[in-house]
Amino acid sequence: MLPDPLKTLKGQLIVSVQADDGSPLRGTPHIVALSRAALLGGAGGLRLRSASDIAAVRAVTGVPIIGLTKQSHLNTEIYITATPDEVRGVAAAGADLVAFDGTDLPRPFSVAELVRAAHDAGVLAMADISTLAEALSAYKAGADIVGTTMSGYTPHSPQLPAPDFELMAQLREAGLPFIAEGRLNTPDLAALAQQLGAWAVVVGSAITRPDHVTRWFADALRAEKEQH
Ligand SMILES: CC(=O)N[C@H](C=O)[C@@H](O)[C@H](O)[C@H](O)COP(=O)(O)O
Repeated sequence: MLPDPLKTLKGQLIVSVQADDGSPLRGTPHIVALSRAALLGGAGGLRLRSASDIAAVRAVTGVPIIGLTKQSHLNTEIYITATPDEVRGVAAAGADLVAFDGTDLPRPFSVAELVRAAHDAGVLAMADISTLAEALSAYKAGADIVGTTMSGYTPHSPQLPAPDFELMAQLREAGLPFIAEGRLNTPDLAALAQQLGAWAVVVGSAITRPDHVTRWFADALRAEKEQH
């Protein structure tokens, strides 16, 4: 059995509440409102970007929060929580788990260094990976859980329009616990991830990025028009 707060998250829907730069929903009051709406709908956990969003949402809920930062760094493609300082900032803001890039991309700090920073700050370490090999290394480096978050976002992982169910099956086969994340855009897809053994399931865009969801519908209508 994994440690608390992962125990609390078992079988739960975790809603990722993040707004992209340039989105009209980027702003802590919007993130708090979206988080409260997700909680009303039955979310058992939240995944949030930035210390200010985490602190503001922490003030209104006790559910487990997975926190991260997103920012670019010189000489690396890595943008999810890339440094021990960022790990500490997310932990201090009130997150229970810190999510960080756990891929093989060139990186300023090793996965082990980020894990250590999380544990020293008293929070759990979630490695966002894109392959089975990265998951194995992350567990070797001390990560408490891995997420399939980065599949499709590294050059060496399959570039799928759908969730990476193959990776989930591999993780299950290898006996590695995982949180399913990435393009789980319908309730059926989320349920399938759970069936494939996901410890918990993260859904973001389909719930909290109305601009993306609108684009899915608009594109479908345009494609239909072009065919007739
Ligand atoms: C790759 C990357 O940067 N993913 C980010 C990680 O925090 C978020 O932008 C995603 O929304 C999240 O992973 C949930 O995925 P989806 O929005 O597809 O349900």
